[in-house]
Amino acid sequence: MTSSPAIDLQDVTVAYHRHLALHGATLQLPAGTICGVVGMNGAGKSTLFKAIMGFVKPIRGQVRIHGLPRQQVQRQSLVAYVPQSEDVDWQFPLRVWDVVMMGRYSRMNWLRQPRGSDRQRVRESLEQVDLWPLRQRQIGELSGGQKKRMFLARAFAQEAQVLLLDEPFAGVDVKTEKLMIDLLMAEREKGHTILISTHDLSSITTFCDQVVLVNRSILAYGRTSEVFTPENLARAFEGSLRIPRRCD
Ligand SMILES: Nc1ncnc2c1ncn2[C@@H]1O[C@H](COP(=O)(O)OP(=O)(O)OP(=O)(O)O)[C@@H](O)[C@H]1O
Repeated sequence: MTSSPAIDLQDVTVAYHRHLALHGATLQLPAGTICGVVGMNGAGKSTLFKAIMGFVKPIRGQVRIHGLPRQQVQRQSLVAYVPQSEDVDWQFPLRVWDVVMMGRYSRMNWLRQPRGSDRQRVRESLEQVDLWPLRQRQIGELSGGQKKRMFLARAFAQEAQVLLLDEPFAGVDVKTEKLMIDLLMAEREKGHTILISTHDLSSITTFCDQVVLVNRSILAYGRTSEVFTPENLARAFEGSLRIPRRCD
């Protein structure tokens, strides 16, 4: 990979029809970090992720991943996305195996015929998240925590450089959360970059090296010890948050 920032946003502005969801977002994150994305409901966290994924087209500004523009990032499948559970049609007739295999699509020909190496990588990814025994299950038959782990396995199968996780710990028990955090820390060791949006502020200081505070724009970003302060949190939550006594 290049020496450019893993994630580089310059003045990114996104609107849905006439509604401005994210305004002038500028951000650089180094590779090999875990970064918490924090803000109120509707602050623009998912929109930030969608802009990085190329799911929404900014009306202004640019996004680069490891110095590369959107088309190249998508061609090389550099970014993986773990969506919020509500964004998925769980009745769709897909097995866990099929979803995780989707992480390999960018490496297949147009017929999408998996090779032995694709099947092997899918197996390893399912084993990593402890879902190998459930590989034949229809996706709607999984529990909340199993659904999150399935998408994490898809991201691992994709071998992406950047992982975006939208509320991965919502509705997940403590044991599953710990398993997921351990797996994400292992990804960081490989030099991969992980962005996690979360409402659980107490966990941020335990595993996030960096924090991004969002309130319709990027209010602050950088090292957790410098950015995750009561003053910044008060700005991000417009005073509606009960501030913990110590944040570092
Ligand atoms: N597809 C859409 N069409 C119109 N407006 C949208 C759309 N998606 C999001 N918005 C609006 O854009 C703003 C930012 O939404 P976004 O989902 O990015 O916030 P969020 O910080 O992820 O919120 P939450 O924590 O509730 O998931 C909100 O005002 C939301 O209502």
